[in-house]
Amino acid sequence: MTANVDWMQEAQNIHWYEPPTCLLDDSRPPFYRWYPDGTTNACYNALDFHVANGRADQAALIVDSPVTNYQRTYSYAQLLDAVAHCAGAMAANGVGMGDRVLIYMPMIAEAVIGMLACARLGAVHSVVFGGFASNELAVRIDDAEPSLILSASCGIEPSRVIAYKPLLDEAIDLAHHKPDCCIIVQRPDVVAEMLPGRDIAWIDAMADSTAHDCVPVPANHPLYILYTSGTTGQPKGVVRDTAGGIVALKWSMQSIYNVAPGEVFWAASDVGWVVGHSYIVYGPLFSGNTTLLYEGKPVGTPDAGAYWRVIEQHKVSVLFTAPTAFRAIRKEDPEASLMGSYDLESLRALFLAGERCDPDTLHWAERELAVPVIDHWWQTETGWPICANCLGIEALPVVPGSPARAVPGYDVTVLDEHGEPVETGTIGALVIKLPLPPGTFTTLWNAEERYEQAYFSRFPGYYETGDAGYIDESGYVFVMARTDDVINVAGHRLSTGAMEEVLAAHPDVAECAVIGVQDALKGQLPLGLIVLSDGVARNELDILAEVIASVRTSIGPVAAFKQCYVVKRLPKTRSGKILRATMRSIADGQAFKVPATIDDPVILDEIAALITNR
Ligand SMILES: CCC(=O)SCCNC(=O)CCNC(=O)[C@H](O)C(C)(C)COP(=O)(O)OP(=O)(O)OC[C@H]1O[C@@H](n2cnc3c(N)ncnc32)[C@H](O)[C@@H]1OP(=O)(O)O
Repeated sequence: MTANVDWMQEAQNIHWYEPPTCLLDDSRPPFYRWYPDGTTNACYNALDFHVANGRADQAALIVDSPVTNYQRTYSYAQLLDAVAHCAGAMAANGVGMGDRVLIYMPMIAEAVIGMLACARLGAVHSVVFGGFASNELAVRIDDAEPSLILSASCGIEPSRVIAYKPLLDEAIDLAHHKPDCCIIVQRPDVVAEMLPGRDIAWIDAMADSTAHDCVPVPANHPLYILYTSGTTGQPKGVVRDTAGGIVALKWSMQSIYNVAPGEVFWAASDVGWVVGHSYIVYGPLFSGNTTLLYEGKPVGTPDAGAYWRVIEQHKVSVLFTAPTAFRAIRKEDPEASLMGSYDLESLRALFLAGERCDPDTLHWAERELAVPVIDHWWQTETGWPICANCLGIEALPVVPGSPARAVPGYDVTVLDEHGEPVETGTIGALVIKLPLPPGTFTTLWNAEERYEQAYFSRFPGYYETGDAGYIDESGYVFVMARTDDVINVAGHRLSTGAMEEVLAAHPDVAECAVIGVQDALKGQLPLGLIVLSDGVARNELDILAEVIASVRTSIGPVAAFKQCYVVKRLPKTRSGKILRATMRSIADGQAFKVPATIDDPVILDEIAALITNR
């Protein structure tokens, strides 16, 4: 049992057109509906509400782009104006309530403006991370069926400029569904070719647009679809509803992150991830904070002092990032010598999430920053933290390796494989008793059955997180590993199943497996093993280069798929199941038991000879 929140009371802190009279419709589990009879609008709560309540001149959004040497601050009034005109332009191009708008953009202001403009119209945005390639984009286009796509001519990585428009054009060619219109931001670095009749330059679309008002939407109207990796190549379209998200995110800004309205909150992530949705865009704006959109990296833009420069310059109160960013900084500047050149007095806390936080990184950050460093745990599906040290309620002792206790509203427990609660300290499946709190996912887009089957069927009455772990006698939760084939590479959740599908499609590959192996910088990296078809006499190195290139072009550079080996055969049980967990232990140099059901134990020696000390 865990502490709870009076969610009806919290609902009074947001703007409603029609306040709800009912807190929760639980008539069709697991399809719970919070505030079912209320009417609201997320954009109103993010912008108009604050302009109407004295924050018109306060900074809402700071854009800081070291890769283009560009900075701009939008006040709440300026951001509202830009969003209202963008909504007007979208409406003029046929977008209305319930229509989907896909956003494939780098970290530029127009990404945030586009998301909020969708919310203003009651259109449903689906942001796709820029590090995904055309094929992944095409899968999402076919699932969400957007009438409009917002994109840009290019994204800028420290080492190269990535032309986005050819990737978008290829994705639209690959997809069965075709959008009616694409609005493209032309960035100075690359001028995109436009398709007459379909593509419009952002600047032209906005030039003659009229400001559009907020459209009141039912509380459970979908605010967005955000695709996340599952066990297969078909990603899951997590659906977030409107009112629950507003109430929960607003509550979390003060209760978890302990930031007051007016303070600067910086989530150093990407708008394409849930952190970007919840804590670059919506949470800070619902709460009247200043949010920061950073188009840069922790290192290399220009050096490992980049984060300290941003904190000093914009007076950041709370920073949220993934542990991998701190590992990258530490690798480059182990003594944090660059920190001494900056005044970090404004910083009160660092929050880390997106992957397991190793105690070494936590201690390094604590020592160098001298502020509380809070590891917390949540998922795309939940949209906001499941476990955290809620600094706005009561700061608990930090226990390295644990994201602390369940956040009020989440009843987290551990079950064994039969669905029975385990003893304190025993590892099992981490699950959350239903109903999940407001702001968590309400379904999967176009896939109600998959929603029920993937998350609620194994442990009836609970949400299965897909993570395994334990809870200690103080109620601290320890998240240890995934229970499925999802891996976490530099805080990016990726499907090994999707990578296997790409390898298996190569004409010379008979069988394959992809496993996640430990990596000191990125946490995990994918490692592929392929068995060649009988009679293939081509050079193995050529084949390996081809499969590595196909993962990059099919899934994207973000997969970081760079290690692959040709093996004679794969280890399997007698029933034909590939022993991925055993191979993972071998690769990580961990002790493992040879499964009793193994077909031929000698295969493990063959694999070990290849992948240990790689
Ligand atoms: C709590 C709920 C959640 O879990 S939400 C998810 C939270 N996760 C995060 O916020 C992600 C944290 N990680 C990061 O921000 C980055 O990995 C950091 C630490 C900044 C390092 O970035 P980077 O050096 O680019 O490495 P990477 O592994 O991310 O990138 C691998 C290759 O992909 C590329 N890439 C990356 N982003 C883009 C993009 N937007 N558009 C196009 N390409 C992109 C990188 O350039 C890199 O390419 P290459 O292989 O080096 O050529």
